[in-house]
Amino acid sequence: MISNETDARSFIAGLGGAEAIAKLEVLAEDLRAENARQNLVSKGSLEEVWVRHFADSAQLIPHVPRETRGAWFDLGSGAGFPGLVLAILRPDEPTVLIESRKRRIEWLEAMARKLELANCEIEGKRLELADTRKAAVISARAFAPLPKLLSLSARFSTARTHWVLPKGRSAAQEVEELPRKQRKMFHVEHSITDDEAGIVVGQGKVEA
Ligand SMILES: C[S@@+](CC[C@H](N)C(=O)[O-])C[C@H]1O[C@@H](n2cnc3c(N)ncnc32)[C@H](O)[C@@H]1O
Repeated sequence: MISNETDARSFIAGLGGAEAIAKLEVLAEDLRAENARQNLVSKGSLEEVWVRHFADSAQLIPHVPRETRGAWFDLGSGAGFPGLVLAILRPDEPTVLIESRKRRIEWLEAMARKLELANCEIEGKRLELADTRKAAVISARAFAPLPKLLSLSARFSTARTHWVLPKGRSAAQEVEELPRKQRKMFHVEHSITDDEAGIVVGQGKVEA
């Protein structure tokens, strides 16, 4: 379990090295400043930004096979979690952040520019209006209940698509309540930043 800021930094350093840490320092500072202007994340979570947002996002990476190539779609990225963290930690792979709220889109675009994330594309529109493209990986944190999430994102999936969906305490129950065919695609992994939370992990094409 990662329970403090020091452990969270070490975990991330192991995944992305000094360059990633430096970029995340900038993100942490700017997030604090921007959060005073718009409500991006809960105030309390800023006290533990490395655990609650950075490591919580980064922990998705080991659930995707290392050899996976292609675009990682993050749905409803909000302040950039997990999307911006993934783009920082996987600089050679494309990351597409889909977000519909104007001020959040502006924030994401500004950070992608400032952090020189050439691999990061911000798709500033509702997911329902985004062009259909094939995703190698789909993530979404605090975006929608699982059935809605799957039906909205089904058209981006192929038989090879990996799904990594942080789902908090409801993870097992949300999987249990899926129709049988979808239920068989997914299992739940433990979060390493919150011992009561789960991550819904799976692979395959979801039929709309
Ligand atoms: C609760 S926030 C979570 C943000 C971020 N993933 C996180 O965990 O910190 C959900 C985000 O999804 C965005 N959103 C909601 N419905 C959407 C849709 N249909 N298309 C794109 N973005 C959407 C909201 O604007 C919001 O920023």
